Amino acid sequence: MVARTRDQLADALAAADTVSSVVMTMGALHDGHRALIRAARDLVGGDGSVIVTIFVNPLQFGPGEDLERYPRTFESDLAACADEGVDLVFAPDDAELYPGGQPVVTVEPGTLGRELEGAVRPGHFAGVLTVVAKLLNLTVPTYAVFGEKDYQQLTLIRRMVADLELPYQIVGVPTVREADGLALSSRNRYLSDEEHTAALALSRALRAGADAAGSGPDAVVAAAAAELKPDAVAVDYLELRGPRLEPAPEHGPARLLVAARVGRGTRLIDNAAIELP
Ligand SMILES: Nc1ncnc2c1ncn2[C@@H]1O[C@H](COP(=O)(O)OP(=O)(O)OP(=O)(O)O)[C@@H](O)[C@H]1O
Ligand SMILES: CC(C)(CO)[C@@H](O)C(=O)[O-]
Ligand code: BAL
Repeated sequence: MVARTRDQLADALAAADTVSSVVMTMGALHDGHRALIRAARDLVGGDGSVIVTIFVNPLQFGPGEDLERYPRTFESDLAACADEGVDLVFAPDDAELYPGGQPVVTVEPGTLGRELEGAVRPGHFAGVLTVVAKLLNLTVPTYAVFGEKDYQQLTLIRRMVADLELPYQIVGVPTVREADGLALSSRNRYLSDEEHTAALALSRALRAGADAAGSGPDAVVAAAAAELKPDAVAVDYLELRGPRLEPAPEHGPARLLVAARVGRGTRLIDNAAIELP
């Protein structure tokens, strides 16, 4: 069942009246999204409802980014949702979700919202958190499932839900990768074969960083940096942080995050858990 308007969504939710989980996407669904949908199903069981939202949110794109070019594959997305047994797809257009145009009140993501991705994409996380808050309040799920591939996004969504007392449980799902290590991403379809090969430097860097964990935090970053050759990728950032993206600890769990531009300007992000002994 597909709801295009908030009224259709409200009717479908009233008819279902059961525990539900939501997976929010911008469409162009791939196996990473399918892993989220399966996790969403596991959380609610066969009698619960899995809702997928498909919406390319203009508020999170900056000037000069790929909003117009972003892949839109609605019919095959619906087929993937049907294949995964999704109960309800909510796919509003811009006017339905932002009836007054640009919203006046938005969610301010704080300091972390201006770091890492936020430093390269000013305003991005205000756009993400605002649409996530709206979609949570429209779909009123028990669970909302997000991918660790967008680790800073997941961290900020957890922060928003805690700080604003939003009554939803946020669940993270590990990154799904190609056999060669590349993290699945809708933007991978921008890559030529040659660029795909160059993009493998990101996951290689993360593995090299993890392998160097025994030698301490500086060694992790140095080992990862050595894999990111400037002739293959243009690095926006490579940083080791704590698990909630606080400054990196000397010991214990940490997260290594990388963002880089590949070829004709395709921006990719990736990250990995690092255990510092
Ligand atoms: N490889 C992946 N493994 C696990 N989750 C993923 C993966 N790729 C995307 N997701 C998750 O799917 C959800 C929707 O993401 P989105 O539709 O932006 O897909 P995407 O592939 O990340 O696209 P983009 O190329 O825009 O980054 C997010 O929670 C995101 O973290
Ligand atoms: C969470 C999200 C669907 C909000 O537009 C988007 O940022 C994404 O696809 O990760
Ligand atoms: N996957 C995060 C959405 C974005 O890049 O805008």
